[in-house]
Amino acid sequence: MTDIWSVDDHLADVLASVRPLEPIELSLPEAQGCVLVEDVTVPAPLPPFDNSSMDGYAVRTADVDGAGPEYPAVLTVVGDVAAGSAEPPTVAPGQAARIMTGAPLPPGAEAVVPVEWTDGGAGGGPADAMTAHAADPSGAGGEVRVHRAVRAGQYVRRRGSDVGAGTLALRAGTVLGPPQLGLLAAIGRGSVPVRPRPRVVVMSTGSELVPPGEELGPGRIHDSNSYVLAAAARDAGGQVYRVGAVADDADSLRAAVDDQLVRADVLVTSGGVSVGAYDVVKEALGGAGAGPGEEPMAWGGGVEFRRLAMQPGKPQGFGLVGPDRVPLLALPGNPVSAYVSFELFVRPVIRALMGCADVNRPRVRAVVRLGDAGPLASPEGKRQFLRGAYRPPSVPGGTGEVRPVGGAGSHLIAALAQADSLIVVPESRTRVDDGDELDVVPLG
Ligand SMILES: Nc1nc2c(c(=O)[nH]1)N[C@H]1C(S)=C(S)[C@@H](COP(=O)(O)OP(=O)(O)OC[C@H]3O[C@@H](n4cnc5c(N)ncnc54)[C@H](O)[C@@H]3O)O[C@H]1N2
Ligand code: MOO
Repeated sequence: MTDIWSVDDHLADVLASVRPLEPIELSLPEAQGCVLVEDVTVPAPLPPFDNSSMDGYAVRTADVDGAGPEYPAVLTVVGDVAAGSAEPPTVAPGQAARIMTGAPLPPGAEAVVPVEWTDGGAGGGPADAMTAHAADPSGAGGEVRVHRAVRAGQYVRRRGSDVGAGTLALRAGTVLGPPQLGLLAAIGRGSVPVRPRPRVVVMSTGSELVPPGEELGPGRIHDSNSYVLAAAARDAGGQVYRVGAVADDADSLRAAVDDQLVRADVLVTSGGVSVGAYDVVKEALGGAGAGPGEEPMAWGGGVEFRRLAMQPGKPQGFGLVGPDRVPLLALPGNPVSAYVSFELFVRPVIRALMGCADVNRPRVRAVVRLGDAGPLASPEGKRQFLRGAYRPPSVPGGTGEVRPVGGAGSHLIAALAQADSLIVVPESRTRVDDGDELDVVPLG
């Protein structure tokens, strides 16, 4: 295959064979980050009953009308209403009940006076706080002096004032973040139908690779790609299984892929996709490595290896493997190439499996700042992805700025760790000058 694919055509081709995963019912903690597949309506009003927004005294407003520091209203305290109280005492004329934040407003009461507007029952000046229940387990009694009047409904959170019964709480398609999970819990939903997190198997290849934490021998390097890709996949919403480095041997690689298929919704490999004599991903998965009498594509459609008009990330493999036709993306081994390829192709696949409406990261326009460096060269006919440090606009609606970090080399791991964005240099550009405006992809 000598055709050169554009970035957009390759992405479109990959996404064309990815379908969202079947929905399942998941408990709220498990559903975090997942996409809801059904509208959820509120079954009962929230709050479910009128309750106090302050620690204080539940009163009848007529009893505290005209009250002031000089002439406090003196009320008989009939008891405590704690949060969770099932049978609060009735407040009759001339009476008050000591009430806690979130406790139901007792029958007869119309408003709450914060404890700071009273003597707290101690007979002195304004109280700072209530006497702790532990210090006086019998609860409140005696009298309270109220120094200020309250309107009906003051410091009362009305039943249904947050959301009424029958209201749409969350629309199908919502990604369940912390506040959405909080709402579901508040309305009593313990589980929801969502598309599950895709199971992403990440595998690096290369006989030179040694796990971090182990001593390097001559010619060996530490495996960093499987850590970057696993972290990026988790960040994208996947449930990740990181497989350590597999040696440059076609049989070992096929066996490793075969082993992993059972727990994969998508499989990602790094390395071995170029034109070298030891580039075994291509050999093992492309069908070229099948022995005599073997089906070259015994795992399904096989993996097709392509060259893309991009830098970094030129060599890419993609196919559907195994009886379940699991999408497999074979990324180039150079660390920057692997990460950029993940961002451009694997992340959208994970988001598509999750059922997200928009699978691509948002882009912004930014002015390139080169400082003292001269113009940058960009390869003709290739979309280049430079690593950048992005500064958002200082005024709303303005244009941000971006500074390239490190050079174009796809082995520059240290510079990548300083970057927070990708600068997109279009295929038509062969140079970038200071002050040029380009697309930037923030990697948040
Ligand atoms: N004659 C040509 N050589 C190369 C071409 C080409 O067109 N003609 N393309 C180059 C480009 S572009 C890329 S990108 C790489 C892709 O190579 P592979 O995908 O086959 O990757 P490897 O050869 O296995 O490794 C490349 C490089 O990256 C290091 N590496 C690999 N895996 C890891 C890992 N898990 N952690 C850290 N570093 C890793 C590896 O040691 C190599 O240095 O091919 C070019 N060559
Ligand atoms: O295209 Mo390669 O992916 O430069 O490093």
